[in-house]
Amino acid sequence: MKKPLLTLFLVLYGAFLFAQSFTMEQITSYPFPTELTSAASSNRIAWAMNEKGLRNIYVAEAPEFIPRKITSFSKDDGQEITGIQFTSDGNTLVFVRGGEHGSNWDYNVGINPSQERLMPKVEIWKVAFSGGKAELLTEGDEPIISQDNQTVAFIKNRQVWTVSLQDKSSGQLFEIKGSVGNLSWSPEGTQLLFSVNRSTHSLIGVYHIGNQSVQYLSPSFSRDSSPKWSPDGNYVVFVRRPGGKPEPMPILEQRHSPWEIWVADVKTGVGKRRWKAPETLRGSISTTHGGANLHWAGDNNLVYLSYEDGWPHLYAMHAETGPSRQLTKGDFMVEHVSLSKDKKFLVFSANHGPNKEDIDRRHIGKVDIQTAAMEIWTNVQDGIEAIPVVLPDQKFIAYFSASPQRPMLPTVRNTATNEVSVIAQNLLPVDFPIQLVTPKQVIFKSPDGLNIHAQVFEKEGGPDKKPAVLFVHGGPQRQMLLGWHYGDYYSNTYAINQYLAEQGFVVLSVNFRLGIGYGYEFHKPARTYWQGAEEYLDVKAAGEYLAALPQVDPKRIGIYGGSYGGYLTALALARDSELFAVGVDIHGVHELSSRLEMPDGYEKAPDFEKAQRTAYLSSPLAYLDTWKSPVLFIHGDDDRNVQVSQTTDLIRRFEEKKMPFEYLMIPDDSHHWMKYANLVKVNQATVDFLKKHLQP
Ligand SMILES: CSCC[C@H](NC=O)C(=O)N[C@@H](C)C(=O)O
Repeated sequence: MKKPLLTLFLVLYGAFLFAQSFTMEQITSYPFPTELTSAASSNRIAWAMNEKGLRNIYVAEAPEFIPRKITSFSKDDGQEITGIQFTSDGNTLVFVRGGEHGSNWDYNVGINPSQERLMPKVEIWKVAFSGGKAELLTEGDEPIISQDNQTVAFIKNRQVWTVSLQDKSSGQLFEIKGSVGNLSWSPEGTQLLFSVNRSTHSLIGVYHIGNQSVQYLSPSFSRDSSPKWSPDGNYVVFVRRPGGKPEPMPILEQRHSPWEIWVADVKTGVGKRRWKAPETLRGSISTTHGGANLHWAGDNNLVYLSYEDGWPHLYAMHAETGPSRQLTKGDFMVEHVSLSKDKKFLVFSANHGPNKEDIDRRHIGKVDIQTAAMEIWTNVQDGIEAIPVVLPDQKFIAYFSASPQRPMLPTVRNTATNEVSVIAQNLLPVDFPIQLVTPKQVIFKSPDGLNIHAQVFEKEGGPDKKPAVLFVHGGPQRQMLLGWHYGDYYSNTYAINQYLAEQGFVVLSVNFRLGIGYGYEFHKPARTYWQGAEEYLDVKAAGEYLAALPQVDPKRIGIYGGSYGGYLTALALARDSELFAVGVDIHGVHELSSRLEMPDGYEKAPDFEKAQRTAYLSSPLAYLDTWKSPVLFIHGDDDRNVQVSQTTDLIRRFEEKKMPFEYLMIPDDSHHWMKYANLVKVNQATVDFLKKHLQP
């Protein structure tokens, strides 16, 4: 082909590639799986699938694992499915429909984003594995099925109730003061283990079905939690933390958060301390997924997760005596821990693998409790795998897998043959875009010397100078990855970032300090949030990283984020409008001082006044006079993670200062856009506002 013709072809092909296009709704339309569980006695799995707001239960079974939908909820009504579990014979599933279980408060209160005439309730349902009509059992939450498949114990109005799986008759099992949770039947089914929160302290109790009596295990003035039965049902292991309110300590100093592991004899009710965490900052109880991840494993081993060596790792010790043994080791985090059916090994997610970039991915790991022999499996070169469960035939491990192009889907690995089956790929909409960019790992230094990981999304080609958008995640204990995310909130923001890249933006997603996956000191740094907001250093450094890229127009850099990311978006626009030209603040936090309001006469911490000043200076409210960039505020008014008042009050100040802003109020929806139509509306408003001001 002659040179001019070749040049013309390449220019046209480049323009074609750059012009590839899909809508925000198309990239949002992926099905999202949650609540993966397996039966105890047959190689059956079940999960909840959210298909454009229609949430249903799917099942699959060895050896083919062909997906089958067994419920038929057909409205985008915001009613989530949680708590999926099989009866012990694997023939029936029980599940919860309704509520907002990702909330910080009122998680088991009905939610109504579709404005149904009557407020939807939180309800417990059953459905046959073989399919057929799902049946409502009762109003309630946190169900646990008895081993004889006859009875479901559950929580209603913070108390314990039961319902018959046969005739649906139900009643309150017993009544005690406080808020009850953590239900589990004893191995032989004659006792029900629970925890009860009484605000200043919490207790572990056992209800004896036979004589209808309540027994407390080692009652104290502490906060006891996470109870687990021994396999023989004679003992219970639990976590003990201090109760009550301490003497006011310096607010701006970090300190150890103590915790212990106790074992109680159910016959006598007497407990003994089995282990005390090292009294170091790293020895504090982990706040990563599952906390202590306490399990009673085989050979009378207790297993737990601790941050004590600087990374969230698994440990084991004999239930009665002897030292604890570290099972997983290395500069990586263990997350989403699950015990095998024979209680001899654990499976988990880990940001660890054969490639150095795996620190910004997840892969499935297995560790033998007796020998500590560990292996890490990876699917495909740049794949992401998370949230594993072991099937009864323990060669099958089920989990969720994704890639930079494909969203999360249920997957089963046969560990004997290493055959991997991705399930339900047919549920991806036919017009779901597959030509997505592969995010690139970048690492830059914060002004105080931290290595900050980030992902850059950029489509090849296009003009010499492109606009850019910085995405700031929430949590903040989160980690954005080099592919579709295992969490629904961040799977959605990954979709937004892909759309923005396709529209011609250079997108950077910054993993600022306070995030997980990079060790204890990165996850728990000093002087952050209302104690100094030093995590903002990483956000500003990310903006400056973008501005320094040769292909970025430094005058056209936007920022967006939700929740904690909304807080940092507001802080960026307030403090650095000359760097961030526009922003979208989604259910952000803006006022940080009220947590330090104390009535006169109350004991105050020695650094109380300094802490109050620090909290004010850490909040966007302190910098409204320098907030010049356009902003879009978005908040749902049934938000149960960040009070909607955080946005209504900031908007009131904007109005009184006659500062320009745009807003989108989503009535009756929460922090997680339970109604798909609202999710699409928020996504579209976000990208339209950024495009309007940055002109890609
Ligand atoms: C500390 S402000 C609350 C932020 C909020 N955290 C939990 O509710 C948040 O960021 N929520 C989402 C986005 C998340 O947990 O990732």
